[in-house]
This record gives sequence, C-alpha cells and structure tokens, in this order.
Amino acid sequence: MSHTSVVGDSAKAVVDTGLLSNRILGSATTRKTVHKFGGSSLGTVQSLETVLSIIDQRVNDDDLIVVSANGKTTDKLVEIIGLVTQCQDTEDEAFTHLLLLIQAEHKALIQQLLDGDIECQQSLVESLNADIRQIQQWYLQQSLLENRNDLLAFGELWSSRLLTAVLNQRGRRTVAIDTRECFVLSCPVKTTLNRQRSADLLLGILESKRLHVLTGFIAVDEQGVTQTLGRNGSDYSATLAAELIDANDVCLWTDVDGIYSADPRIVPSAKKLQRIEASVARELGRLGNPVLHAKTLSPLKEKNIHLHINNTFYPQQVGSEVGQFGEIARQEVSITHSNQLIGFQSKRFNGKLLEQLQQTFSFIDVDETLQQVIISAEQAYELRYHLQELCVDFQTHSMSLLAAVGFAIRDSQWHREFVANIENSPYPTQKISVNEHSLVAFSKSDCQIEWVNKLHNRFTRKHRNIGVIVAGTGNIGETFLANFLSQQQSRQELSQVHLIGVVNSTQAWFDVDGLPADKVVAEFSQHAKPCDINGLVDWLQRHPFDEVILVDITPSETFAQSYQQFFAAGVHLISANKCANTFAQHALQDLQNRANKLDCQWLSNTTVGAALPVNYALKDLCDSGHQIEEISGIFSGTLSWLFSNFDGAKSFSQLIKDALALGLTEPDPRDDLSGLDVQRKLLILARLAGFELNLEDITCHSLVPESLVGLSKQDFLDQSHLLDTDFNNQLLAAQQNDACLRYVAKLAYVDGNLTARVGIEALDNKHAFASLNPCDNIFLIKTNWYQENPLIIQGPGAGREVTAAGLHSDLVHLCRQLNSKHQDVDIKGINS
Ligand SMILES: NC(=O)C1=CN([C@@H]2O[C@H](COP(=O)(O)OP(=O)(O)OC[C@H]3O[C@@H](n4cnc5c(N)ncnc54)[C@H](O)[C@@H]3O)[C@@H](O)[C@H]2O)C=CC1
Ligand SMILES: N[C@@H](CC=O)C(=O)O
Repeated sequence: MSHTSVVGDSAKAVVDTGLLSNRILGSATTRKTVHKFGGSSLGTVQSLETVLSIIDQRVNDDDLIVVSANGKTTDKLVEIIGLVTQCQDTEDEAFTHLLLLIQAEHKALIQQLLDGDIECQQSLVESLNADIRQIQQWYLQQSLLENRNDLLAFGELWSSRLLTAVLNQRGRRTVAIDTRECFVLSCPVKTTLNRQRSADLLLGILESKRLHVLTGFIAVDEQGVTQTLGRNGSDYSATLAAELIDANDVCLWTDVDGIYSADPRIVPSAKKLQRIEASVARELGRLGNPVLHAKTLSPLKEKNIHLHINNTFYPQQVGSEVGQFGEIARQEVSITHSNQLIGFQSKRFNGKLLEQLQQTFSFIDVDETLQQVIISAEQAYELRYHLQELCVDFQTHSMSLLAAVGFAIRDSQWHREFVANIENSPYPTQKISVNEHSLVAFSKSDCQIEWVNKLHNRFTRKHRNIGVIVAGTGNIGETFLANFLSQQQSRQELSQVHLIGVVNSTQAWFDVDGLPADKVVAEFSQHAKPCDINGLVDWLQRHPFDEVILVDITPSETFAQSYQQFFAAGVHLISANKCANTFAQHALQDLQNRANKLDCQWLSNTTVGAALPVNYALKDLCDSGHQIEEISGIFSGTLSWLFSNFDGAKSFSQLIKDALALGLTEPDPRDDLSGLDVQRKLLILARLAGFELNLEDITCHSLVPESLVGLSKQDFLDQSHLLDTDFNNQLLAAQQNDACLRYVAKLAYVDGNLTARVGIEALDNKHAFASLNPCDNIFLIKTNWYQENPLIIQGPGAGREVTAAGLHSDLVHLCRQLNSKHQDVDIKGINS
C-alpha cells in the first residue's frame, strides 16, 4: 500500500486539547493525543468542515488522527456482502446500484472538499475508480466473500486518503497511514495485537513534523492478511494506537455528548457523567453501554491513558472523560439497562466447558447453580453456533438487565438500597448479581422504561456534584475558607459540595479532585500557579461538575465586570463584592437578565449588613405586596464602630487603624470614610425595593478631605492624623447638645418623590440609631403597612466572622436550590 503525502505547511503551534483532567488543565507541556473521528463526523462536506476546524484548533503534529469510513459507507459495504451471501435474483442490479452509490458519494465529497485543486481531485478520483474496479472484478470472479475484509477496508482507506489530501491542501503537512502496514494481530478472533511488532512498525512509519491520519477498523494477521477489528473497531484502533505511541489521551469525536447516568433517550433527567473511573467504564462496557466498549477500553488499562468522548458538532461542550480520578468522580452512580440479552441454559455448563467458553465469549453473567450464561444478543449467534459445533444441548430465552453501576458499589450504602428497590419494584427479577462495581438484576421479562426512570431517580436525583471556587483570599476570604470544612461536614446540603479552586488577583490553585479545605490557605502559595481572569474563565468553561459556584470575595471592579463571562460558562455566583450590584441600572439589568436566561443563580446577601438577613427581608416584603416608603439606618459597620468608640480618649486616626486591623473596613478604609460603601449599600437596598436609580442619585457626604483622596493607602494611613482636629471639633459640638455623631443613610419615597442621601449627622442621644453596640448596623424599614411601628433589623454589620458566616449562609441556600434542580436532557428528535 502506498502513502498519500502532499507537502504543505503546518501552522499549528498552540496546544489546546480542550480536555478536562488535571493532567491537562494548567499544564503547557505538549502531550500526545489520538483523535478518532467517527463515520457520522465524516459523512458530509459540512461535518467534514467541522472536523477540519477541530483539527485546526486542537490537533498537534505529534498527535495521531484515526478515521472511520465516511458516513454509512461500511454499512453499504456490509450490504454488498449480504447480497452476495444471499444470492438473490436481483443481486446484480442491487450490487451495481450500491457500488455506484458509494462511488458517487465519495466522488462528491472529493470534488466539493478539494474544490479548485483539480490535480489532487483527479488523483483521488482515479484511486477511487481503481478500487471500485477491483471490487467489480472480485464480484465477477465470485471472490468477493474471500476478499470480504479487503472490501470492508476500502471505507477507512478512502476516508483517510480524503482527509489527508484536504489537510495538505489547507497547509497542514499530513501523511495517510493504512494500518494494515503496522497493526498486526496475533489472534484475529480475539483481535489481540502483537504489540511489540506493531509498535515497531508504527513508530518506523511516523514521520516527524507531519500529522498522520490512520485508517481505523483494519489490521493484518501475522501472515499479512487483512482483518477487521469488529464492531466499533475504529475506536479500538484509536486506543491501540494510543498505547503504541505512549499517548496520554484518546479523544473519540462522535455525535453524542458523552456518557450519561442513564440512557437519555428514555430517562430525561439523566445527567452527563463528566468523569468516569476507568474500572467503572469497563463495567459499563461489559454491561452493554452503547458508547463504551470493553474492547476499546482494554488498551488504556496498563498505561493510564485517559479517554474522552466529545461531540464533533458541539466541540466547546465538555464531554465525558474516562480515566483514573479522585474520590469526587468515584461517587457517581449510573443506571443502565438492556433488553437485548439472551440467556443460555445447559446441563453441561460447568467445569472445563464453562471455563473454555468464558475464555472465548464475554458473558454478562455466569451462574453455575442455574446452569445459565447470559450474553448480549449480538454475540448470541456465535455462541449458538459454537455450542452446536460442540454438540452441546441448550435452551435459550430472552433476558433483560437493570443495573446500578458505580465505583466499589458492592461495598457502598447503595447495595442494600438497590436490593430493596428491586425487591419492591414490579421488575420480575430472576436473580441479582453483585459485582465490585455493579449491582445487576436480571429478568426473563423486558425492563420497562418507567422502572429505569424510577431507579435512576432514586439513585441520582439528589446527587449533584457541586464545585466551589473562592476568589479572594484576603481578610474575609481566609475566614470563609477556614470555616469551609466544618460547614461541609455539618450541613447536609453541602454533602456533595467540593472546594475545587482558590483564586487571588495573580494566582490560582485548581484541583478537580478537590482541594484540602483545611489546608488550602496555608498551602496556597506552594501550589498556586499564575492565573488571571481569562485563565479562570477558560477553566470554568471546562469544569467536570454538575454545577459550579464562584464565591467572589474580592473588592475588584474588574472581577465584577467578568460576571457576564462567568454566567456564560454556566457558573453560579455568590458575591460579597458590591461592585456588580452597583453597576449602572441598565448594566445590572443586563447582567441579571443574562443570569436568568442561562439559569444561573446569583446571591449577594452579604453586600449589605454582612450576615444580617436584610436583603432577604426586604425582598420578602416587596414580594408580598408592601410598598416601601423609607429605608434608613446605619449601614456601615466600620463607621458604626468608629463613632461608637470615638469619645475623645483615642484619636480618630488611631481608631481607623484599629478598625482596619479588626477586618471591619473595606480593603481601603477611605471607601468607608468617603461614604461610598454606605452609598453602595443604600443603592442595593433601593433597587431591591424596586426603585430604579444609580449611585450618583444618592447624595453623599464624604469624610475624606480632598487632600487625602489621591494618596496611596499607606500614605493615607500615615497622614490620617490630619483628620483628628476636625473630628474632635465635631465630637465636642455634638456632645454639647447631648448628641452623638453617626453616619446615616436614608431613602424616602413620599408622594412619588424619591430622595436618597448618606452622610454624618449629630443625633440626639435618645435616637434609635444612637445606642448601638460598636460595629452594629441598624436598618429601619417603613412601608404602607409598617408605618408607626417600622420593621427594624439590627446586629453586627461587618467583620471577618460575620461576613464569612453570611457567605456560608448564601452557599447553603444556593446548594439547597441546586440539589433539587431538575434538568431534562434535550435529545434531538425525541423531546426537542
Ligand atoms: N469587611 C467586611 O466586613 C465585609 C467585606 N465585604 C466585601 O468583601 C470583599 C473582600 O474584602 P476583604 O477580604 O477585606 O479584602 P482584602 O483586600 O483583604 O482581600 C481581597 C482579596 O481579593 C483578591 N483580589 C483582588 N482583585 C482580584 C481579582 N481581580 N481577581 C481575583 N482576586 C482578586 C486579592 O488578591 C485578595 O486576596 C470586599 O468586596 C468587601 O467589600 C462584604 C461584606 C462585609
Ligand atoms: N466596610 C464595610 C464592610 C461591610 O460591608 C463596613 O464597615 O460595613
């Protein structure tokens, strides 16, 4: 066989595998990946263009490409074999029709994809025509059945030639490899590869700085005779190639989104399993999963190669990854079923015969007591034939299975639950087979869709893996993280919540297997890698969790401006940062609309009053029909603390430094002293109450003189003594009038007029706002129904512990919502 090789320039420089695992994320080193494109991805010009763009963006020259035959070519070639086998009257006509159809389809693909390159078109069409003539000749000589495997091999051969030619034409130096030159089977029946010989041959063929497109599905035996690798043989070719070249990953590009927790065509609430432990995947394959095949997975075992299932038509979407993972991924449970099984019973199913059968066939269950083996309907034909040849008497019956599959499920709490559920279900079970990673109920009746749904709901409904990323490791962030583990252990709502990332302004530490919450602060600098907001957004687009919550404990406006991107990545937000909530009205509205549209939740109850339930209360009042007429009070913990403690004994400037050290102030205390923080809080409450206004609509009296505004934070603190005289004077004046200094916020809505202001006031010592504990906030809310006796909420309004507590409260609320979230999978043509 000759190679198709046309010279061109490869422009691929950047590695972007788009893959999930820790091994890939955060690493810039090149790693070899075998990309396999299935027939559905190669069937039309349009889908081939999509494949070409995936190759352009994601495939490096070190990688290998493995292709199936274009579209349904293999089915048509098999049909030709069927015609010849059946010897029908109309065979000639049907043969010619099918062959011409195959020829025409391939010619059309060549001409459209190589549009403008007549020479290349001609060369490919000539090869195609020669192959078609060869098939005709076999047919006329009645040797088609003898050459069955060579006939089938044409599908992959044409496909690899075409893709290679197009890639070369588009500047990617590419070589086509017919795997019959390098995949040598030591046992064609079991499709066992002679690994050493095959590796030597393949590595000898690969050319440096070239991309290689390998035929899937075909190989040769030790005598050089063409062999096929059976159903899903191209997937197997890809994993074999990965093993031979020592690749890290195999990417199967197909027309499904990944592996689901049940068949999504019949279980609408099935969720995608983004990470599947390899041993669990093998068990799913053994039980008949239509995407994962035991044979495909076998070459990956020894070398811990990860397998990715990605949808060609939605390449940005995260698919499923099979490999070795930590505890979080191992907790997933899926429900599988099949009505395509055959039970064989024979008195001779014991001893040597059974042993020998087990070596040749992949049984789903073997039961010596029942003298029964269960096998897929696909393999039943061969078993029947084999037993007949051995003159073994047997009976057969249709069977079904309904199974729960999960890592070490036999030893988990699910074992008892499964048995109880099956025993109480109408599924007429013959037996339950208990395996390390699966619990399987078998029946002689079909398994009904509703039983699959019921079991799936029971096992997976509440199991949503939620990843949490904390942005901001300062004053509040550290305290939030310090309390994370104890919260996780004590709150039932957080049982599936995992800390998977911590980010600050320059660095990030991610681990999809979970970070040690109790050590994360201490070990952050040791593990963190440089990361900016773009890096974070990138990471968020590929996370393997059912839900991800980002907790923004930064003071950063830039970070808040990225919320749009976070929502676009499907991430939920909890904000202590007040910036986004105080964007211009239209910008905030856009953001909220976007979150709603994308089904993303956004909680920000600590932005006002720290952990005090002010936002909740106000929202509840409005939702229940109150019309808000006044919101007033002391909204700054810092200013409350400063003015409560400021009695002249200690200077005002020293008190500012103390408040900063206590963690009450904003990172820059001038944001409190200027009134900006209070102004923001009043704006947040006003908007919650249904008023439309912006920051500049709230009159603000700043306590920071112009001369101290432009200084660095440290210079400001050094020069803060310049404030002391003025504040001493204000204090004296207030004291002389039996009054005290307080920084007050007030919004009033009277006769259709809205006024809002924040500023310092001298309040009578008997005023409700005068006798607060230092640092307490007070919120007074008047409505049409709360007039003379307004609603008052009072308590600590700032500080590390209370703010962290408020954020944890938001986390529990949000997880409660997400845990019970029901999300149906949309399946084209079935429910969408
Ligand atoms: N102190 C309090 O009582 C309360 C504070 N808050 C809010 O909590 C937030 C955090 O305050 P502190 O912890 O005192 O601040 P801090 O200055 O001590 O820590 C801020 C953290 O955010 C990180 N950061 C800054 N910009 C970032 C960016 N662009 N990307 C990622 N990380 C970034 C910094 O590296 C640092 O780790 C502020 O928004 C504050 O308004 C809210 C309620 C109460
Ligand atoms: N600096 C703020 C912190 C809470 O938002 C305050 O003092 O209230």
